Amino acid sequence: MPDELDVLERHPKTAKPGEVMRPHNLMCFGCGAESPHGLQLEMYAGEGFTVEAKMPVEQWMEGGPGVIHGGILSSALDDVMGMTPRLLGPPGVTVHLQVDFLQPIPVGKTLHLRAEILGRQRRKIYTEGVAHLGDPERPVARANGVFVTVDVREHFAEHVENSAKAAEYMGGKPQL
Ligand SMILES: CCCCCCCCCC(=O)SCCNC(=O)CCNC(=O)[C@H](O)C(C)(C)COP(=O)(O)OP(=O)(O)OC[C@H]1O[C@@H](n2cnc3c(N)ncnc32)[C@H](O)[C@@H]1OP(=O)(O)O
Repeated sequence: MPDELDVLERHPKTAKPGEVMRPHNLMCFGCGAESPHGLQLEMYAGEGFTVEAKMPVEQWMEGGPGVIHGGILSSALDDVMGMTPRLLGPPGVTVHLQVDFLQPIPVGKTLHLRAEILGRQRRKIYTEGVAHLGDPERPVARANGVFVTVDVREHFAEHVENSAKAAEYMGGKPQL
């Protein structure tokens, strides 16, 4: 993370601590409520510059026998960290993601996910994510992610018609 950082300020219209945050997109693999094969994470704004979510670790998420697949865990961390830019204003997309897998995560448990903004420099937002199974003192994974803010209408202009919900976005009710 660079030394020279911008001052962080919560956007006046972002969710207040304890409130549910709007999904990135209804079809988002991480948080989209209409993504049929997605994680369907419900995210809550926390205090300061934090976002939290809980995810039941289900059978279909298995990687090694009886434990979560690392890619599913990475996706969940990516998506929770990827919600933090919204606390400041425009959304951001991942440009860098690093995950440390600390402990196997059993199927049947509930994963607690928490992301926090560490700093911002221009469009770059530096974040960390932590996952635990109920005891915050015993993390099972840690992550760092860098997100770059984008103008969603420009950034997704060429791709939105590929979305299963394109008609809705094109019809003037964008969830981007
Ligand atoms: C509705 C919102 C949707 C949000 C969905 C979130 C879902 C969850 C998160 C995701 O999974 S997002 C999906 C995966 N990510 C992508 O598809 C992003 C692909 N990358 C891009 O499209 C472009 O790289 C991007 C638009 C982000 C940036 O290109 P630009 O031409 O606009 O900007 P530029 O390349 O000048 O980079 C802006 C700053 O970011 C920095 N940067 C770019 N890539 C970087 C990198 N990999 N690591 C660190 N910094 C990086 C870059 O150095 C620069 O820093 P400075 O301000 O200091 O000049």
